[in-house]
Amino acid sequence: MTAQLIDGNALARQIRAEVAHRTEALKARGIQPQLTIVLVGDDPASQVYTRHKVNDSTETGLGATLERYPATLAEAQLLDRIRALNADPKVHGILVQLPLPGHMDASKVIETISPAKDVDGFHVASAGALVTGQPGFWPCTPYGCMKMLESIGYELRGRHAVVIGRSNIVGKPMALMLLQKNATVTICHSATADLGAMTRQADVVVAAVGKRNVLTAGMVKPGAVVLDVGMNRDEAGKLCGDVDFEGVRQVAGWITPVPGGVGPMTRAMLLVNTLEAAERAAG
Ligand SMILES: NC(=O)C1=CN([C@@H]2O[C@H](COP(=O)(O)OP(=O)(O)OC[C@H]3O[C@@H](n4cnc5c(N)ncnc54)[C@H](OP(=O)(O)O)[C@@H]3O)[C@@H](O)[C@H]2O)C=CC1
Ligand SMILES: Nc1nc(=O)c2c([nH]1)NC[C@@H]1CN(c3ccc(C(=O)N[C@@H](CCC(=O)O)C(=O)O)cc3)C=[N+]21
Repeated sequence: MTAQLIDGNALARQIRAEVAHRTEALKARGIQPQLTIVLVGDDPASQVYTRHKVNDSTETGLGATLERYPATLAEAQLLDRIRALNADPKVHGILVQLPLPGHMDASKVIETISPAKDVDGFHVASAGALVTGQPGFWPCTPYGCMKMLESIGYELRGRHAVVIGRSNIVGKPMALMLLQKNATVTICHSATADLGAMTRQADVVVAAVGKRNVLTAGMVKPGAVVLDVGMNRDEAGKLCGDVDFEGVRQVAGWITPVPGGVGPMTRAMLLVNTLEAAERAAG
């Protein structure tokens, strides 16, 4: 058996087309959805990612501004800038690219963003809304994973989902979204005693660790759905996920590639959240 591929590029393209369509409707009402991305420092990967995000936005008709600051920017100045963006009615979404320079407290920075403009879904109020099932922005990566499951018509109710990783931006919100769809959810992490024993029971596995080959063929139940969030480099410098793709695809029913899987979906869901923020602001 060879797993079917869930094509993140194709699905993201479809979502961007829907965003473009809804953006047209807002523009017809005189509202220009606007995302401001704040990049502090000159981390090369962050520069590439933020450039991608600006291009995605402008291609779908959303306005996007990239604000760049030197790594030496004082935290207080960044907080002041965020407060000004919060108060600016023309700005609907604010994204502060992570990681931030070491002298900054990332959670303090994120908590300064207005929850109404928190299109990353990283604010504690956004997290609380997800926990309690109230309206709020969902973190883009797990949100994109849910869209991928939806795209294959996967019924989560009664299924066992295993999430590997428990970060605030991927693993934990992923588990909550799966739970909300009535899956039985197990969360694994670095202290999990026998990871394979957990994943072998899973109908759905989400790998969000940041280490190559965390999930290998012998750890996967035949026919399972495998979503690979990881972004790593192999010894040749090639982008790869957390999943041993060539091995696992022989066992799984569905699998996402890296690149071209969850990554493009993360970017697409940022556009969805930004549009949503503009729609809510418009009433
Ligand atoms: N595709 C996309 O759009 C995105 C991809 N990413 C990528 O996803 C990956 C995870 O990101 P993020 O959640 O921010 O990472 P973090 O480093 O914050 O979290 C990693 C998690 O993996 C767990 N872990 C570490 N080693 C093991 C192990 N051997 N077995 C089981 N669990 C383990 C950690 O456990 P513990 O809590 O015990 O330390 C932790 O919970 C990274 O590769 C990142 O680059 C991130 C965001 C978006
Ligand atoms: N405030 C904030 N929000 C984020 O969402 C955020 C962040 N900071 N910091 C960094 C991580 C990482 N992340 C990625 C998103 C998409 C791809 C992506 O599109 N990847 C492409 C490949 C891109 C390439 O070629 O390098 C793919 O998988 O096909 C990658 C990584 C968002 N993050």
